[in-house]
This record gives sequence, C-alpha cells and structure tokens, in this order.
Amino acid sequence: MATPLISPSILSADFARLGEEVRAVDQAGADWIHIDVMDGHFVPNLTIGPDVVKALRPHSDKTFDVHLMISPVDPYLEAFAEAGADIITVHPEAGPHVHRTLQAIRALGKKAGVVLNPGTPVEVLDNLMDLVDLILVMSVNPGFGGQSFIHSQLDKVRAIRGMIERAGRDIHLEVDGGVNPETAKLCVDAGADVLVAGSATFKGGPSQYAANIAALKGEV
Ligand SMILES: O=C(CO)[C@@H](O)[C@H](O)COP(=O)(O)O
Repeated sequence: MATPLISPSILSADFARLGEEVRAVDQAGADWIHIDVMDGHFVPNLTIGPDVVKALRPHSDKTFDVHLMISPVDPYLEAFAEAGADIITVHPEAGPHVHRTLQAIRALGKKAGVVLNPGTPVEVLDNLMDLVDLILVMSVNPGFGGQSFIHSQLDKVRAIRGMIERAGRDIHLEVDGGVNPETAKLCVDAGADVLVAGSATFKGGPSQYAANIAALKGEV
C-alpha cells in the first residue's frame, strides 16, 4: 500500500504528561500531531482549548492538525490560529455558514479542513472543494477514542478520492476513528493519505510508539 502520513490523536495520550507525549510521538515518526478539541455540547466530551495548544507548540515542529468539535466554531478560529494550529478542521454542522468559516480559516493564514461525520453525506462537499486543504472522514461518531471502525465509511473515502481527482487540487484525505494496522490498510486502499490514530499509537507506552507508528504505515 502507499505509505500514509500518521497523525496521532493526543486524546489517547497521558494528559498529565502531554508535552512529553507530543515530543515522544514526534520522535517516534509521527508526521502530524492531531489535536481533538471538544466542547461537551457539539460532542459528548470535553477536552482542551487554545491555551493547551499554545503550551504544546514548543514541543514539536510537526504540523498541528486541530479538529474542532465545537459549536459555535467561528468565535474561536482566531484563538486556535494564534495558538499555533497549522490546519483547522471544522464540521459543517458547527455553524450556519461553513463556506464563510473555511474562508475565515484561510484568511487567518491557516490550512482549512472540513470533516464529515459518519451520517454526513459527501454532497456537503459539492460547493466547498475549492476552499479545503483537507477532508476528514470520521470512521466513528466523534467524542471518544477507542471506538470500533465503521466500515461503511470506506465507500465515502472512495467517493471523496474521486471528487478530489476531479477537482484537480492537492487536498489531503484523512480518516479518523478506530484506525489500527488492519483498518489503516483498508483506508489507504480506499484513497486516504493521512490517518489519525489514538489508541493504536499510544498503546504500550512510549517504548512502543515507533513500532506502533511503523505498523500503521504498513512498514512491519
Ligand atoms: O476525534 C476522535 C474521536 O472523536 C478521534 O481522533 C479519536 O481520538 C481517535 O481515537 P482512536 O479511535 O484512534 O482510539
């Protein structure tokens, strides 16, 4: 299979040692760092805000891939941009005007991502393709790490890969949720080029991170 970029979700890291954990996965071969921001309203869990992103920024030069699961989302874009996010990814359901939200992310000098929940149809992308640098397909319902991969999302990945080819632009296609070495291969074969993995990266503690990331890349 083609080698995907791996973006470990720090949701599965040891939150008491978050800076060290980010450094550890960076040194273990992570390509990006995936940061899940949850508000207890748009999704049924609470995580972190821009101050934590800012505190983590000195721990890695890798791309900070920030997934905002918050509503409303527009009032917080600037804070996450200033905190050091490189890519800011939003849900179409998180505000009244997703087109305007993506424009606002680009205006802040950041890459813009849009994310589709398992129940969100691909048609939502029809008028957004020229505004996105990343499309994230959730292969679990967002809110928690450690859930099982929803295989029906692979058809969505295949459909979006076709849309990207037709758009003729360089757009990353990322999958998140229940990604392990077995499902990673299915995602890459379906057209994904970036994989988010929480449990499968952080399992076994820091001594295992390099092996876990290599396994996700299909290198072992
Ligand atoms: O955004 C989310 C969940 O909402 C994901 O990023 C999870 O954190 C992935 O965890 P695993 O399924 O890989 O354990």
